[in-house]
Amino acid sequence: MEPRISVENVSKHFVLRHRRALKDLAIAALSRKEVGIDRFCAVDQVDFTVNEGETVALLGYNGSGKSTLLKMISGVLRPDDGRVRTRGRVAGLIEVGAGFHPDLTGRENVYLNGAILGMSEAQIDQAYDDIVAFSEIERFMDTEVKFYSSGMFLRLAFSVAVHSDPEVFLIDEILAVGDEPFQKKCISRIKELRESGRTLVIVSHDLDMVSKLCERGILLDHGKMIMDGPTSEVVERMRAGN
Ligand SMILES: Nc1ncnc2c1ncn2[C@@H]1O[C@H](COP(=O)(O)OP(=O)(O)OP(=O)(O)O)[C@@H](O)[C@H]1O
Repeated sequence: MEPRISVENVSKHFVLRHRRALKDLAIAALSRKEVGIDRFCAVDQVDFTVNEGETVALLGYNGSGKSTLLKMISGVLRPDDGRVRTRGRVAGLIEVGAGFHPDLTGRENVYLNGAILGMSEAQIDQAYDDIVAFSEIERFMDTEVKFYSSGMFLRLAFSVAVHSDPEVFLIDEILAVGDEPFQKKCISRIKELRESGRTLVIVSHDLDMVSKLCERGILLDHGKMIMDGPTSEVVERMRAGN
């Protein structure tokens, strides 16, 4: 069977803009040199596939390219080189508040977010009460989400995402903004998704949590994939600092 996710030789560059003094800019202009522009490679020729039912942790120190890679898998960012393909319904919890419109209420955003995740209006109508119950923020459903705290965003976003019944679930660090009881609830829901054979890719610095949730770990270092193996072994290497 075709993989759920294939990341084929993917690279992403960013341009770093440095602020320079006017004098430096004038000298550079006179000598026709470009200043203040520095291209660097955040993700460097990364190549792997994820099969149905696999649970993968993207690991690495700060700035190693994990979020950039996850954004390319979710389709929020495009690679500069290479190709990313996914198969099936993908739900991504990538950034707090992403996929929500600040001037709409929680209720309206459930419909907006559900539609973005591929649910029909009838499916959202049917799931609405369960979505709200899981989020535990009934009182605030008619409030505009610009007044929500980051934890409230997480509650609603996570709840809509799991009710959209994703085949591929992508989660970036976002659980960290939830309080402990809600985090526990999310983790047990993620475990249920895993038991039902869904594909998961998680970015987190919580190495104990990912060791429990994911069988496979992919380690990034300065944008390069330097290890792909059982999560326990990847975590051990990270903790050993090599
Ligand atoms: N839009 C952007 N413009 C310029 N540089 C960016 C942009 N997004 C990310 N970067 C840079 O790309 C590199 C990789 O960032 P990324 O967020 O993917 O790392 P990460 O491994 O998720 O880090 P962390 O663990 O700190 O969340 C960093 O150096 C970051 O500054």
